[in-house]
Amino acid sequence: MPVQRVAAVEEGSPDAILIRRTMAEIGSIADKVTSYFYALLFVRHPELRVLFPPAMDTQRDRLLKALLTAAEHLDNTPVLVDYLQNLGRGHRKYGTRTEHYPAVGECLIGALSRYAGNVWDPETEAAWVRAYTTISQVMIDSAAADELRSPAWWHAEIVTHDLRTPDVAILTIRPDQPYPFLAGQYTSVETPWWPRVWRHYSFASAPRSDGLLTFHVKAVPAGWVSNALVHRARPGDVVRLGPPTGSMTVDHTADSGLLCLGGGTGIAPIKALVEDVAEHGARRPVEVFYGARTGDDLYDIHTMLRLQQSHPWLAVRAVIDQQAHVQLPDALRDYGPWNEYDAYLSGPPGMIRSGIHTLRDIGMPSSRIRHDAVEELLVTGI
Ligand SMILES: NC(=O)C1=CN([C@@H]2O[C@H](COP(=O)(O)OP(=O)(O)OC[C@H]3O[C@@H](n4cnc5c(N)ncnc54)[C@H](O)[C@@H]3O)[C@@H](O)[C@H]2O)C=CC1
Repeated sequence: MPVQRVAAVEEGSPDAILIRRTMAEIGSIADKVTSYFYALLFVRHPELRVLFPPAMDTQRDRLLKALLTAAEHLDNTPVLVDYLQNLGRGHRKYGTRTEHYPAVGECLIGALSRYAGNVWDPETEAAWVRAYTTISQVMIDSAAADELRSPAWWHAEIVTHDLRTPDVAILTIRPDQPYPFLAGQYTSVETPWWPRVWRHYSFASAPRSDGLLTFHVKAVPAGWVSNALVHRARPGDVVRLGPPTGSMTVDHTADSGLLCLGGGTGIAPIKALVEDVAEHGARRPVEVFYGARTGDDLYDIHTMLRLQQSHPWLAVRAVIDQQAHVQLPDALRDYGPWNEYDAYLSGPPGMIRSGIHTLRDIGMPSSRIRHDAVEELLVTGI
């Protein structure tokens, strides 16, 4: 039987198609494009260099990831606007100002036109100019609106530093001004030892009446910020915090149960969610699966078991890897049914991916599965 050839149809608006073509063209040489972009930016606008960390390794990846996300969602306006508004707010802590945006746009287009030469033409350039103008305007507007209600960053003093394992510490810190956030969210932290290097950490407690915040930090190999926070930071040291962000939060108008998976330090926001449910009158079932490589790595199991003792609606189960024979998400299959639950996944990117896969496999719709963006997690805690 003859094989029928069907021409691939590119979907989306004309601008989205042109932008995706550029992205496909540069996909394999993304590193070169980003290096060239920053070289152009710092040669043409040397005054912008101080906004970036002294070593640019992870920063380089971030730009391209932000662009890819924006390009990917060009036709999905609500998702794009939400993402860019967060990005605009988050950029205030770097000292980004309105007049910096055109400089970045001009260098971005300079780098793309050089490396996407095969597909670059006047229409493609016009599509990028339109997209960048929209992207930057949303970011500028959201930063301006945020300026009226919040500081660009907060100073926060370390109050307690509790080393739970050789490489995990629980830190309690006191912000210098009120810090409103929701359980399940995360923030960015800069230490005094690595200026302008920011890393994400989830809040490990629901908002407290004393205004203190807690974080669980694991020192990871080559992780400047995490090693400084675990091995160097002491009570009295002062860090900087960016604004809270993230949407892994509880809808208190619903009464569905919460199915929570916390892998390693990923238990931190899960603990915050449990406290949040405890504080909001209506009792709903919460099932926590807490995964770790070994029993010793379950550094916060006692807190979780204490919570279980005080709350009859809460069940906590520890899942030890047994040298990778058991994967945390597999444990879900032995319990359930989960039809009346929303899932909350927090942990390493591999766990989140396999958790989503298992949940979809047992019939949970994507709309009921919550987790932080895996791209963000790739630079979490490093
Ligand atoms: N909001 C969030 O999602 C948060 C994420 N994290 C992330 O959690 C991670 C914690 O690191 P560690 O404590 O070293 O965790 P880890 O690498 O020791 O993993 C913890 C547990 O997660 C499960 N797991 C890991 N990889 C898996 C995979 N591919 N498939 C299925 N299950 C898997 C296993 O049960 C493992 O014992 C970091 O990557 C950190 O960035 C930490 C805090 C909050």
